[in-house]
Amino acid sequence: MYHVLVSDPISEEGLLPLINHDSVTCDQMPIEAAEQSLELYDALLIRSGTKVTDNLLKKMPNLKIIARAGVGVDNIDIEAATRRGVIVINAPDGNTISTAEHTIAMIASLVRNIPQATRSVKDGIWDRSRFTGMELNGKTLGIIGMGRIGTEISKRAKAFGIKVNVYDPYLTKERGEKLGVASVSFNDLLESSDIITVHTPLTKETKGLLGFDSIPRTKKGVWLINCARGGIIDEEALYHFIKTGHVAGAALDVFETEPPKKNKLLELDEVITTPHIGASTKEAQLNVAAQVADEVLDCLQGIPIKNSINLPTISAEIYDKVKPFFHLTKKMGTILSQMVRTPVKEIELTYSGEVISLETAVLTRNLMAGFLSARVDSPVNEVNAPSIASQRGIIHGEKTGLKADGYSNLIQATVHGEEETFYIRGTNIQEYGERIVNLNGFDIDFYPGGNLLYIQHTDRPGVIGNVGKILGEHHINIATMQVGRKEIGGDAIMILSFDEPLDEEVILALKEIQDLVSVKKLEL
Ligand SMILES: NC(=O)C1=CN([C@@H]2O[C@H](COP(=O)(O)OP(=O)(O)OC[C@H]3O[C@@H](n4cnc5c(N)ncnc54)[C@H](O)[C@@H]3O)[C@@H](O)[C@H]2O)C=CC1
Ligand SMILES: O=C(O)CCC(=O)C(=O)O
Repeated sequence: MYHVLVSDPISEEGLLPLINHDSVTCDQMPIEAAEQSLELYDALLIRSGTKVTDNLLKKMPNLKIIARAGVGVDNIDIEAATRRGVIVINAPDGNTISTAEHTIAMIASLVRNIPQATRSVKDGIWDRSRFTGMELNGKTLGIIGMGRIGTEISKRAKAFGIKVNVYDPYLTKERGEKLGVASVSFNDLLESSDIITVHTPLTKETKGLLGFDSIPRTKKGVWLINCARGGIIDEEALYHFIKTGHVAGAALDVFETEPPKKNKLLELDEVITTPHIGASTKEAQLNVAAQVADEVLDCLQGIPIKNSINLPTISAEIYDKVKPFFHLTKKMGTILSQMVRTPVKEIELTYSGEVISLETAVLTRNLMAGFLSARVDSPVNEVNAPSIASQRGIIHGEKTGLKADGYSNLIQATVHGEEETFYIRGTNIQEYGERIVNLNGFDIDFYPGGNLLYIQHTDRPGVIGNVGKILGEHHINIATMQVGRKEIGGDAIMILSFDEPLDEEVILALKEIQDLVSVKKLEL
């Protein structure tokens, strides 16, 4: 049974696939209320209310995934989650339209004094001259950050007859042209805009982007909007420039501290606010909840994540193609770790056949996780495998170009140790499944699962018979058996599978057989 904690209000309708799933118990309560049982949870679903710190993660050793039902992940310590092997996902586009519409509503409300006028009428004051506004038609809107939300705002702004200038250092010229917006420098945007709205994430680069340095370079009477993250517009500077009359007014959905405490901006008539509700529509909340519910279910069931913050992203189309190799690579890593017991310097993956056109980085991470799991005592998965490998001085790389040996796909993983080099080859054959087809030069063909035994021996008459005899004496039934050799009378290997795990006593008895070089149980 998987335990899921939903610690912020998230649309229950959107979460239904998770709540109703047979293998899931879903608790909906704030983190503080779950304090006594935090170690239970496999998944944590949040909005912006829950702060996921390293300290919280320490109390949740079983956690596999943090799902942010929304876009911004600045309330999550991503570095700590990655180090601890916890996948972080968000719902990148479920609330785009709602946030864009809210921003447009804030702009229109701000320049027409709608909140102030509403209050005045409700207070019994009918004063029409106090609320003379500004027409949007023909004005210039500067959008900082032309991602999903910025793009939707630009489309809606054009319907008002607004000219749109954008500043986004990561926007290509072609994309800007396609979107029909003028891509300008930061300085040009500041100097040319009547209204400036920010739609970037909060990063080191964007913190205080509109502040004491930049606001003086804007037009006198500029209007500023922040429906992205508190801190992108410096609150101290904003207060100052509204007071001096340089900034005509501001619309804020977000604050440096939420809820805002003793914030001087709230005393100003020129500032209109909402309590971080850009994404608060029924539609957006249903979208983001449904998006993360599906991904969390996939993750708990071992299906690769399509949309992660700390893993390579895979499109749905690529995901379906990568899926058959996901378990294969994990098992190849697990087998390798049991075959090579000496210090390892490098793991090299070579992909050939159709698999080379896929997102192989996720497969490499997966193999690394399988390999490292047996060597470290903390959980290793595809999220933290590269960082754990580098902490241990193990480098890893990928290349293509191995001959596929008649298979449609072939993956080889080679471990370069201080004392030895060992390689394994695996493939996935349609309607036949995962197969290991070579172990360090020995052609073989077995399914990497169940209770397996690896025996290396000399190719001599009677060896296989002796193995069968010892197993028979211990009342052990052989389910399948595969042999492989390089030349007649030379080195050879056997892979046997059993219905039950073998006792250590049987392994010791087998080791007594003459001509056996190595006997290893493979645990998968
Ligand atoms: N108020 C609310 O309820 C909501 C707020 N948001 C906030 O809105 C932000 C934007 O969301 P999306 O458009 O979905 O994200 P996005 O990732 O699609 O777009 C962000 C854009 O910012 C640009 N950017 C990054 N650094 C920049 C810089 N230094 N200068 C200029 N541009 C820069 C990126 O190139 C990208 O195009 C989110 O990070 C989130 O914090 C998102 C949803 C709801
Ligand atoms: O309603 C929420 O959870 C906040 C939305 C938000 O800020 C985001 O998605 O980044």
